[in-house]
Amino acid sequence: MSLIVHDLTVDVAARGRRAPARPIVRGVDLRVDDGERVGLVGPSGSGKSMVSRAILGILPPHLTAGGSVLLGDTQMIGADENIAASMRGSYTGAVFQNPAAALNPVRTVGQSIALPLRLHYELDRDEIRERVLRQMRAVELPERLESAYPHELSGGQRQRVAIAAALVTSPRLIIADEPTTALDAVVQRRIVDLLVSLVDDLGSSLLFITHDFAVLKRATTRCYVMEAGRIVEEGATEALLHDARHAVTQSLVEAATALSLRGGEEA
Ligand SMILES: Nc1ncnc2c1ncn2[C@@H]1O[C@H](COP(=O)(O)OP(=O)(O)OP(=O)(O)O)[C@@H](O)[C@H]1O
Repeated sequence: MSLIVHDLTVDVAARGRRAPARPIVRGVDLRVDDGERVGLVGPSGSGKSMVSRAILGILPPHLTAGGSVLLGDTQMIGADENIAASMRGSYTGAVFQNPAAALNPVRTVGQSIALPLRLHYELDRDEIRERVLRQMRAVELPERLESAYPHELSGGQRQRVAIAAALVTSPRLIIADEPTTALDAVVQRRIVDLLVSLVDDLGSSLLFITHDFAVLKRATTRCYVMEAGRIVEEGATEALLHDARHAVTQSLVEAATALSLRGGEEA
């Protein structure tokens, strides 16, 4: 499913005269075509997460979005909450940074993966269990973990559960917001490669948000670079890695190269 973002703004709402409205995201244009894997990269605080939340219609209550976000044919900005929720449930899947926080501690692995199916589809128990087990195999989680709780899992396993839950409804667009930041380098690479192969198997689109160009190189073909709430550069990921024009892009590429050199790996 295509995503077309045009002139997106996010503001902190004014709170009286002493706290006027404060802009966080300004005039963001980006698109992800059907089946395309695109990156959104930028330093900490540049506004990446606010863009992803505005796309999904899940901004914190005191923030407001303007402009246009088209998910397929559906306008998400200003959409009725029922429509936005149904788009989120049926057509998009989201994987966020901290799976320990994203997973409900009192839900088992099986229950967490089953939840989107229970909420958005009318399936019987056996069908749900079959889909859950199939999804666990897809993310390489052993079946015995179906009844485990998040605190019994490693960080990598938790992120596999989060990916399984995000992809169990076969969403047409997956938004991954720093999904591997909390993981060590080897686990990080495995999770990124897994996510990419699952997205490609589904034929879905991916918007991958990160500050790390080494990750973008594995996951995306094209990316947008953000600084201070605006897009400052865009292009093919490989081209940006070798010929970045903007200082922010150059420093993110250098940081990724330095990190990977320290780890003895190619960026
Ligand atoms: N709930 C909030 N209320 C007000 N301002 C916020 C809120 N969340 C984030 N901000 C501000 O919005 C700006 C963009 O934050 P955002 O989280 O989108 O950045 P980011 O690029 O995703 O950073 P990181 O890589 O560290 O996650 C920052 O200046 C931040 O302080």
